Amino acid sequence: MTFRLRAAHISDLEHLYEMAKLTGGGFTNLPADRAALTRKLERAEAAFSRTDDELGDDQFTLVLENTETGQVRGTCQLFTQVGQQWPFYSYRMTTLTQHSQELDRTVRAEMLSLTTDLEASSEVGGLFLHPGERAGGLGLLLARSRYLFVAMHRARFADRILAELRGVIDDRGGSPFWDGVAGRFFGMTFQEADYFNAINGNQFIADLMPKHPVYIAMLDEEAKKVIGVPHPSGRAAMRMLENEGFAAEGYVDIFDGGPTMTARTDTVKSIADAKPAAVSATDLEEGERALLATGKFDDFRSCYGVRAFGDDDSIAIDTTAAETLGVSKGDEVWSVAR
Ligand SMILES: NC(=[NH2+])NCCC[C@H](N)C(=O)O
Repeated sequence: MTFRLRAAHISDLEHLYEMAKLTGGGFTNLPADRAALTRKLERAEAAFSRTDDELGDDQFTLVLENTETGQVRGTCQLFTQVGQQWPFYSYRMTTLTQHSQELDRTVRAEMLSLTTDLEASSEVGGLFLHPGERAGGLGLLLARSRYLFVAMHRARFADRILAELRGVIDDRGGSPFWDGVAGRFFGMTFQEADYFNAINGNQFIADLMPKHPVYIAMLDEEAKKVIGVPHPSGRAAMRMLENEGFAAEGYVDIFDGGPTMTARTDTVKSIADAKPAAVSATDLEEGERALLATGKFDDFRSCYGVRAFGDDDSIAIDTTAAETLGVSKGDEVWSVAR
C-alpha cells in the first residue's frame, strides 16, 4: 500500500466530512459540518493558489491519499499566521510569589491569565488519521510532512510555530477544565462551545470569556488536575512534538486546558534538517529511510521512501517513491531522514 500527501481540494469535501464524523469531538479544526469544511477547503485553495513569498493569513489543508484506491485516509493543516482577523486566545500560567515578613513565609499562587501572546505565530493542527490506518507510521508521515511543507515554503511562515493539543475529555464528552473555568461563564457544555467555535469562529470568546486572571488554587480538583495535560489519545502527538523541539511553555487552551506547544520555526528538527537535492536516479534499492517531498503549493506531494546522496549532493530515491511523487531525473526533491 502506498500513501501520499497532497493539497486538499473542494472535491475532497465528502472525504473530510466522513473523517470528521470519526473524531469524537474536541477537534476544533475538523468539525463534522459540511459548510464549515467547505469554507476551510475554499480557504486552502486560495492559500495554495497564491504563490508569492508574502507572509499572510493562510490556511493550507493537506490530505493523505492511498495511491492505489484514491481513498483519503488522513488530513492535516497549517496556519501561516494566527490571530490576524480574530484574536488568538491562550491561557498563560503565571506565578505570583509573595512573602510575609511577620509570618516568615513565602507563598506562590499560580494563575491563569487570558492572553493573545501567541498571535502572529504559525500553527500546525487539524491532524487526523483514519482509525483503520493507525499502523505503518502514517501519523508521523502526516505530522512531519507539514514540516517539509514549511521548509519548502519558508517565507510563507512565521518565526514561531505552535501546536495545540486536545485536552482531557471524560467519557460523557465533557471537559473537567471547561466545567471548572470557562463553562461557568458561557452557559453551554464544552461540546456545544467547541462546536460553536469550530463553526462560527471565536468572537463569542471575546464577548464572554472572563477577563481577570483565575487563581488555580480556587479551582476544583478535577479542573486543576488536567491543566496542561493532553487527551490520552494525544500523548503520542505530544512526544512527537517534543522530539521535533517543541516545548510546553506554560500556555494552555482556554476551553479544555490542553497544552499549547511552541518552537522557533527554524529549530524544529524536521524543518532544520530538510534539504533539497536534484534527483540523480529513481531506482535505488537500498538506502536511508526518509520522508520525501516535491512540488510547490498546489503541486506539493510527499511520501515515505529511501534515499542516498551522491558526492555532488544529488539524491537517488526508490522507484515506488519516484512514482508516488511523480518525479524523474533532474527534478528537485526535499527530504529528511525517517
Ligand atoms: N478548544 C477550543 N475551542 N478553544 C478555544 C479556542 C482557542 C484558540 N486558541 C483560539 O483563540 O481560537
